[in-house]
Amino acid sequence: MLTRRAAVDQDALREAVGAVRDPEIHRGLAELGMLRDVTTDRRGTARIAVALTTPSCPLTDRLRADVTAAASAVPGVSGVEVSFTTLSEGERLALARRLREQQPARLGDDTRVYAVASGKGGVGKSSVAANLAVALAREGKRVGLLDADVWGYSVPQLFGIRRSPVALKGLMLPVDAHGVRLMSVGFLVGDGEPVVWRGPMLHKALEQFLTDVHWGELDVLLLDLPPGTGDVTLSLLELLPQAALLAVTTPQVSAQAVASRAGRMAADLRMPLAGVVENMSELVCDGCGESTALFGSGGGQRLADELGTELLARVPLDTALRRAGDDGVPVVAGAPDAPSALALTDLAARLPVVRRSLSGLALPLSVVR
Ligand SMILES: Nc1ncnc2c1ncn2[C@@H]1O[C@H](COP(=O)(O)OP(=O)(O)OP(=O)(O)O)[C@@H](O)[C@H]1O
Repeated sequence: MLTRRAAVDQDALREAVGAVRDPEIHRGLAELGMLRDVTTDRRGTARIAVALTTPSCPLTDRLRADVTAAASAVPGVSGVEVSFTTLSEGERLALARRLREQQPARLGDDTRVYAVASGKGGVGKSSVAANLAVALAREGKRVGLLDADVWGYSVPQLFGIRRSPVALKGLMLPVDAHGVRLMSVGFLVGDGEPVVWRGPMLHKALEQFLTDVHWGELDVLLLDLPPGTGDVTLSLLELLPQAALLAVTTPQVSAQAVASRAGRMAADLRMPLAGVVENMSELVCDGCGESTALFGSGGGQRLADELGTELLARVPLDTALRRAGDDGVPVVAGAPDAPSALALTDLAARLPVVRRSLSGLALPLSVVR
């Protein structure tokens, strides 16, 4: 006996598919004007046309999967065919204009900003920043990571990203990986190409990373600063005065002593301190479980005491973290049970909300008699 197939409610189908979010703009396809024809034939096959921001959109597969899942959930739909076109130049221009208008006037008003800093290179600052970002995203937060380590950028490698961000008429869309919105100088220069920016050019570039990147609404923005207390750090802190310092050190006395300079810079700039992370705390033997204090011990606690802040985490030396960095999958996502991943996940849970103290700052107020 033939059963009559229920007709698909076209409005419900359009609504379901229109609500699918563009993975990098974080808004619905209908709202973005990216949804084209939506039809269904008598067999219940839905045909959906989506206009992409660029013909070489790197997220076509993800969009196809998300649109297919949304359409399949509508009663009566028995199959889904997704096709792609591209927005016209006029539509791209209008979309870029609309996104700029919707962008918060200044990034950071509702966003917690943490500057991840270290005194010297190689202590694992970028690894901490990348994994903290992923751990916060896994808590459900909207997280951005700006790789401001202009000369020694490592975010593209740590996240395994080998492509440029999508540009929409002068507006760049952050690259989305493991739920984190990423931007790095490394996305914009060729493999192995040195970055030779200095002074004002550098300041301008950092400013553009904040104003010409569609970060969207963020709960947390992490800045991976270059090691030390140079120009980039000062420029960024000028652009984002509400940033709180998260200092990364190893337990070694020399690393701790250098890191304390970054802490003193923060104090001079009246920057709030979020706390200290001690990385490479100890090496735990995979076979026997015995711990070795390869880089000495106590540096993190000493630095926290000196700066008058808290030691938030001690991340062990862990081959899983090193391997994850080499493979381009942050350890918190790729091996969440590894000792380093557990410490970094715990750090995300303990990260304090800090506000800049207004005492001593000039406020735009006038006395009224
Ligand atoms: N806890 C850890 N266990 C094992 N390896 C680690 C750990 N932390 C960092 N590493 C490794 O140490 C190296 C340096 O780490 P990373 O690039 O994060 O340091 P950094 O402080 O950001 O350096 P730079 O400022 O010079 O860019 C990387 O190869 C990384 O995989």
